Amino acid sequence: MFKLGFIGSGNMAGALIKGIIDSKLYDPSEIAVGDPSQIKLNEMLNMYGVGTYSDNDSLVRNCETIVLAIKPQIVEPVLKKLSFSDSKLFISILSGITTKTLENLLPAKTRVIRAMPNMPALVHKACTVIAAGAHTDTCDMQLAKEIFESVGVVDTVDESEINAIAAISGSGPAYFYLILEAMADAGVQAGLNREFALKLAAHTAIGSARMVLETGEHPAALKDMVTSPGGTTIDALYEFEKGSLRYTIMTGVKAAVLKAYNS
Ligand SMILES: NC(=O)C1=CN([C@@H]2O[C@H](COP(=O)(O)OP(=O)(O)OC[C@H]3O[C@@H](n4cnc5c(N)ncnc54)[C@H](OP(=O)(O)O)[C@@H]3O)[C@@H](O)[C@H]2O)C=CC1
Ligand SMILES: O=C(O)[C@@H]1CCC=N1
Repeated sequence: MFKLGFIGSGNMAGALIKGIIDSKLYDPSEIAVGDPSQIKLNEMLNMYGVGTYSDNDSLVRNCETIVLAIKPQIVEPVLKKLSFSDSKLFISILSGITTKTLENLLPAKTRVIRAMPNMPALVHKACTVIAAGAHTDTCDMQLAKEIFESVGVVDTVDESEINAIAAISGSGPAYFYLILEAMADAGVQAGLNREFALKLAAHTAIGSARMVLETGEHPAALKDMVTSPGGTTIDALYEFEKGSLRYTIMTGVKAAVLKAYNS
């Protein structure tokens, strides 16, 4: 019996599996993945040495805990095909799909936890939230916490918050990658080598984020510390304001929240 099985072996499953194995929470021999694509299964076997199943029903029967890591659009047909009858814990990372929907698609009383991790799991810097379903107990939540703590920080939340959280921390890495790419482009425009500009931007992002977390100061106060009177920074900020940068970010995040509610 495998300790942990993943239905779906795409980007997020891969990041979690790599993080979990690197942290030594589970040995590759304790993890399995299910995916209809033999190419993907071979990749997972070659990269991580995990067990593979082309049929999800066999995967579920052979795993104690199952992480649902498929696209939300196909969850219904995938779960309806499962025919297990023993007690299992499902941890869903699917955006926008409630534990209630999942519980209705799975055999009665199946324990379901909803989680929202993010891509930095790959480098042990994930930010994950977990929410209990109707049939889970504290042991189930403790196990989910341990799994996600092996790849970063974990908070327990009420499920009603997860769509908003997904739009901040689930999708958030993509927003920051866009900003980092734009900063590197600006560096190139100003004559810097692209790799060097990207390194400067990425380290600056890490340092700035740590300042927020470690000083507890409001970001506006930290921004003021960087903005010398009559200096260069205020000219950049003025242009960002003209381009409604903060409004644009808020509108984008709101679109992600709405999409999750419409899933
Ligand atoms: N990417 C992220 O940063 C995050 C994603 N999530 C959630 O994780 C889930 C997966 O996202 P992501 O990894 O990005 O998506 P991917 O498309 O990379 O992964 C989904 C995988 O499931 C496979 N698949 C398709 N059909 C089946 C099936 N019947 N049985 C098993 N596997 C199947 C897909 O194969 P194929 O491509 O061949 O169809 C693909 O490999 C989503 O629900 C998303 O909301 C949550 C947090 C962050
Ligand atoms: O784009 C998505 O739907 C997923 C959810 C959070 C991050 N990626």
